[in-house]
Amino acid sequence: MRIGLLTSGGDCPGLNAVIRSSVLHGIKSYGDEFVGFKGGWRGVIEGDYIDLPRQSVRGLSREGGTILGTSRTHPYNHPQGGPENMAKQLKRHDIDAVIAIGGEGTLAGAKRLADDGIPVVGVPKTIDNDLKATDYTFGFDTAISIATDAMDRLRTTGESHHRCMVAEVMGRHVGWIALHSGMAAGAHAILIPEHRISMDQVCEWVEQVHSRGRSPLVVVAEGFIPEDAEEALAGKGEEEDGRPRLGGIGDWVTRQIEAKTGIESRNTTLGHIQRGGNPTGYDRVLATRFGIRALDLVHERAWGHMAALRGTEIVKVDLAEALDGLKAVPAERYDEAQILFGR
Ligand SMILES: Nc1ncnc2c1ncn2[C@@H]1O[C@H](COP(=O)(O)OP(=O)(O)O)[C@@H](O)[C@H]1O
Ligand SMILES: O=P(O)(O)OC[C@H]1O[C@](O)(COP(=O)(O)O)[C@@H](O)[C@@H]1O
Ligand SMILES: [Mg+2]
Repeated sequence: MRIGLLTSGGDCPGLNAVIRSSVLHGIKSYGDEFVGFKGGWRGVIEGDYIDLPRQSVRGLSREGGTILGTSRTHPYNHPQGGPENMAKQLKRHDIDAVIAIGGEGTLAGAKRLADDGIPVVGVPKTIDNDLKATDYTFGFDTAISIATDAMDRLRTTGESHHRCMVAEVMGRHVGWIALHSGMAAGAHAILIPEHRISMDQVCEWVEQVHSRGRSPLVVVAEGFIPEDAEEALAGKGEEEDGRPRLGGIGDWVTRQIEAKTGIESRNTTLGHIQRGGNPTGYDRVLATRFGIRALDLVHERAWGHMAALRGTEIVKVDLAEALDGLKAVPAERYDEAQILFGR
């Protein structure tokens, strides 16, 4: 078969490892040929792609980013979008199937296209770990390791000055990155989108920690909404599609802590550092296994399905399952973390 790969949505360490393993498995096991669409769905719509021979994926599993580039092009709303044009482009370039690697937005597009007759399978990716149908997505472990390292560093400088240190991490709708990196770094408070909490409570934890001679570390997810606020802080404008650009909650929390407790405080926003650089060993393995399974799905002609992790197995799931709401942090997981907050 001749198969096209694409990466779409926010990038994430491990995308290249998926590309590599699909290509190697296809060439070695089935005699397939590969192309890579450039810039997500845009590449399919415009017939813009590169050939992916075996040597093009050499050494790729350790490289961050995506060699294909990514975009947030909408497969239907683009002027030349829609399944008829895509089917024509695939036919013109003799491409039999598409492997779409993306998050819930990209996979929603893939599902709709599969329902409209486009031969497409999915691979789930997101550093936020918010996709329901899979236990983990690659990129998450790398983000945790980067954030944990950053917080370890914040703690040594914080302790030296006896300051309260705040770290703002990614997590638009869910707090998995905040929960895991905060727990790993021994945070004294973790603030996540799923759990409303008052600044009075946060300040109580901060004061307890400060008064026993430690430097408090507060981890806040970008999508955290304080108890008396209406929505997440989005002080950085909007995306093309009108989606608000989140950010600023770390600064806001820091100013509140300083004003309410008088403890000198500093914010650090980790931002895209969490998404850059080489994937961890765990993410390389997960991404590699997803790529292999996705290629098998193509040969099973399992259009509208994706690879997913369940326990230690890589399984096939319907894209509809992946799109059935986000995987939020359960209340029990937050209660468990909360045992370690404050005093
Ligand atoms: N329901 C949908 N149907 C088709 N395309 C969609 C849908 N939702 C989102 N998209 C497209 O997918 C792109 C990628 O989604 P986004 O949420 O930004 O990234 P991710 O795929 O990482 O979740 C969006 O910018 C949009 O163009
Ligand atoms: O700066 P960008 O690329 O718009 O992305 C910001 C968003 O991407 C993420 O890192 C991951 O989101 P996706 O999984 O939807 O790609 C979010 O945590 C963050 O809100
Ligand atoms: Mg998304």
